[in-house]
Amino acid sequence: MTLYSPGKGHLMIQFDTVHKRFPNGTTAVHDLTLDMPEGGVTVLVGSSGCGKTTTLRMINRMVEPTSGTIKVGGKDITRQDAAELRRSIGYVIQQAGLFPHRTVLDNIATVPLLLGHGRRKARARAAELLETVGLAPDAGRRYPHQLSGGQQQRVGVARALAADPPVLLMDEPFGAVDPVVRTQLQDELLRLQKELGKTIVFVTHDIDEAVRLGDRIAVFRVGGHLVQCATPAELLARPADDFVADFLGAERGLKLLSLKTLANVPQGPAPEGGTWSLVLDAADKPLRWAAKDTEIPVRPLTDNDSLLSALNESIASPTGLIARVDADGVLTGVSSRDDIHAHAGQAHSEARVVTA
Ligand SMILES: Nc1ncnc2c1ncn2[C@@H]1O[C@H](COP(=O)(O)OP(=O)(O)OP(=O)(O)O)[C@@H](O)[C@H]1O
Repeated sequence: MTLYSPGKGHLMIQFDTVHKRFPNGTTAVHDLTLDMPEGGVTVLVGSSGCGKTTTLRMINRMVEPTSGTIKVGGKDITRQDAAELRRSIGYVIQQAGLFPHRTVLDNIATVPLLLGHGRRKARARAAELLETVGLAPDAGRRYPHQLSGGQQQRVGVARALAADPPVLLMDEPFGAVDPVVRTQLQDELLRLQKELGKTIVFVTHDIDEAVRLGDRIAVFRVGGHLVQCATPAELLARPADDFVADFLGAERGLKLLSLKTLANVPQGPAPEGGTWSLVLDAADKPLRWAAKDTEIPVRPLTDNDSLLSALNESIASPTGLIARVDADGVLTGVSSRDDIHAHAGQAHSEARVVTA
């Protein structure tokens, strides 16, 4: 049983017993059967050399399988013209792979130009995409080396989106940037994906990135074996075997809490007359916890914040209470460490039961 129900109900990319053995005898992908639903993000994870990139590259026919069939949108890809197929599939790689001697705008306009759009139209589309990926218009006149690594990745994403392809393949796209920029790029991708609803196949080494971005996560092990494919919550609650459990890491219980929100945790009125009180501003927005001689900052949380953030805040809070606010930052109530704990436990048992 799966928690995932794809947006439009179609299986966009289907692997059926696909095998890839390179001429030197290396088996990169072993009898892979896997569906990647339309409009969802399927993340391929696993240690180095387990066949993730080969799997990805077989989708746009940069690598041909030794046996088995791959269908995109219900059609066997070997029956489609490779160049035409690639135009319907955007491809983003680590370090963006931009043309160094072309301006950013011309880099993004490459595919529209190839598709026969006039120069003006192609550049107008490129300028629009610059904005879509969160870059300032003047970035378009620069050359790739004049941008930061994170900005270059955004250009890479814009270029892949230029022909508005229904499918996007992303191979470690954020692997070469620092953790802060990486989180920003992940946020941007989630925002874009909400708007665009592409079918995305995303390769990463990073399990946190997979949990954050994936609607489904496929875990591979060396030899090109698929070990488990499940929603992040299913995977974290019920890893198929010790290999998957090890890959998810010792904190997989906490990672599961990062997927659950605070919305259903009960809240009550803020305490009055105790050692600590919650100080509000004139608009009822929480400012700090205050005792006789001490003040401690408060980080109020909304219903959309995760149970993990809530647990974290409740541990840091001198009262064990967290301050809850609405979308405008106005206090709605407080929740206790015990309530958060109880919900954390419930989230775990639900994840286990649903997938049983
Ligand atoms: N062209 C090739 N010829 C021979 N072997 C290859 C070729 N391309 C990849 N391989 C081998 O196939 C296996 C899978 O490689 P692949 O690049 O798909 O793994 P990966 O999971 O993407 O690894 P990484 O995370 O390190 O990028 C590896 O053993 C690799 O050395």
